[in-house]
Amino acid sequence: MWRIFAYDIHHRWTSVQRLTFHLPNQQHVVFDDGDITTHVYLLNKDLLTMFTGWMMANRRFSDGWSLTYVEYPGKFVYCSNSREWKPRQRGFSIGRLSFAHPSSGELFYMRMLLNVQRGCTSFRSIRTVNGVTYDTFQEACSAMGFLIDDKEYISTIKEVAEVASAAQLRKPFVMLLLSGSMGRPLSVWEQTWAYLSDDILYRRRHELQYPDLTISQDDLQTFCLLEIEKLLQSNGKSLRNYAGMPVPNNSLVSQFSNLMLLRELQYDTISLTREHDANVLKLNEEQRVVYDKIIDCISNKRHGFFFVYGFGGSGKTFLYRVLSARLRSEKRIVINVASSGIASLLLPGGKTTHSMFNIPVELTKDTVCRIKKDSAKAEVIRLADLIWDEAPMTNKLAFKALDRMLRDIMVSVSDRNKDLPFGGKVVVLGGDFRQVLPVIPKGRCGTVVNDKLFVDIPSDLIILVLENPVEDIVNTIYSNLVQNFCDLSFFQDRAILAPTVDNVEEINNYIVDLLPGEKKNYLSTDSICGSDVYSDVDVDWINVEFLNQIRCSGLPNHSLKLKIGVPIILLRNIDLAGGLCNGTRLV
Ligand SMILES: Nc1ncnc2c1ncn2[C@@H]1O[C@H](COP(=O)(O)OP(=O)(O)OP(=O)(O)O)[C@@H](O)[C@H]1O
Repeated sequence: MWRIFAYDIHHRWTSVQRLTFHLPNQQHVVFDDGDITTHVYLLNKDLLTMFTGWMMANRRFSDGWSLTYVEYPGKFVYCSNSREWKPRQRGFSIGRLSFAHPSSGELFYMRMLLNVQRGCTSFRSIRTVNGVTYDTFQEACSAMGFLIDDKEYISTIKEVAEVASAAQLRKPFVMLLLSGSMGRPLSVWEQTWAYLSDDILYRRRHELQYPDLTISQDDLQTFCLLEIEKLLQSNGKSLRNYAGMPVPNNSLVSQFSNLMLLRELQYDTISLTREHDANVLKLNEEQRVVYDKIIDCISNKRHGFFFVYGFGGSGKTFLYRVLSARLRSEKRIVINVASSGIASLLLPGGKTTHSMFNIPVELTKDTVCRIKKDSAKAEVIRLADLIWDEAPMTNKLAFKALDRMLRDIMVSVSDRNKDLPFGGKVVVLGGDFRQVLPVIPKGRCGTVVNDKLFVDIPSDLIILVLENPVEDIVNTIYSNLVQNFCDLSFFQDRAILAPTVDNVEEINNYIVDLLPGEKKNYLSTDSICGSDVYSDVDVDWINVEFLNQIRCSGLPNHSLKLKIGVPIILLRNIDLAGGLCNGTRLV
């Protein structure tokens, strides 16, 4: 029988007797199948029992040995009462594997393997490829040939090392970790650590005023890993999240573990006081009422839950800025979050709700935020008050998950907090419900489009087309483009919105041709994931050329033609702490 372990409140792996009672959703579990202990991260307990049941069934019925997990429901039925799979008597059913993001680590790799491995009877057997059992799912994927070659990353780091400092090099290395781009991060680290740590000895000599200082290779690696850990932690991750990556020794990490707290307390109080004193006088009557109520609540240590509702441009963000400046100038901690990355950049020290509170993307009514009670983040949250902008954009289940987490964390401050909304914290939600489009359930074109709602655009807002519409719109919006494009604020203040990707491309090409300088063509490297070729879908037509032709919103074209000075927009959250998120505009 399985022995099941769960993370207990002291963050030790403890054996648990009954799965049902001890595994809330979104929990780490460890299975010990007699030989090798496997850490698995599963989405919820129903999926978990169904999944382990599949392996148990493979021990009983040989009929399923030729089937992958997804194919299993075709020939077997899962009985939720007895929690076991039985041979199917009639009918047919299609299986589906839940999505796993590359950043979920071992879960992601296990999911890849489940597309091809058949008749598995244990986690060990999922990790076994051609008779060799690998320690991690990632290594097994690598043996299967599913992972891309990391040579490109290694040679890029070495090449960039000729012109960039080691501190600059560590940032792209961390971005590669955060985006889950590297097939085998450990191998990239082993081959590039000397470049990534090139500044450490110099810095230590300088800090200690000891020019003859020597540092062993092991210590250099440790110091470098600590720098990487700091960058990861500012994005809510740790080296521990990357299977195989070395983790610097615990006592050293703990020196930095409260980096988040240190950062929150490091604001320049003098300039914030100045900013607050100047702006608080500008608050209008309504803003002032809200400001006074919230400050009163925080100053008197009362709990309070507010919703700041106002239409676009009515000064909500301005109010949050004044509140944040006031509280931070008094060395209080304010967590500023927004539902989207780009909205979070408008708030001082803003983060996205998902990254700050580890809210999973897939939400259910039982979802909990994965923050350990004794973690650095929990400590910051315990001391903080919260401002959440663009709240109407967020699923209510995310608020429920946050509410549960805050009650849980705040119990250590006072037992009474477990019965208070958001654990007794002062929480300010804000946003504008009018900025959320109305949803007509199962609406068809006829019910959604109402011709009576068409708006007449005043003639002074319409651009007259003389000959070429693209030329006319570009000349109107970006007048004297060639003279002005080097001025950074020029593109900051204006944008052209277009309804289709074809329009966007037409305008982009026109502008890039217009600007002086050499045009460079950047190509994406698309490839087919090895684990997909085994699926039932006829994949002959899904080849690299097909992928290269895909043009849709949210995905950059295969070929990007750029010149120096051309504005670009980021489509991924790469480094939120550094301001690089979906929607950030760069030149
Ligand atoms: N009391 C004020 N005094 C001076 N300027 C203000 C004041 N309130 C708001 N503003 C300015 O008005 C503009 C719009 O305000 P703000 O961005 O705060 O609105 P908002 O309600 O957050 O809008 P949205 O819902 O679109 O995010 C900003 O330039 C802001 O600086």
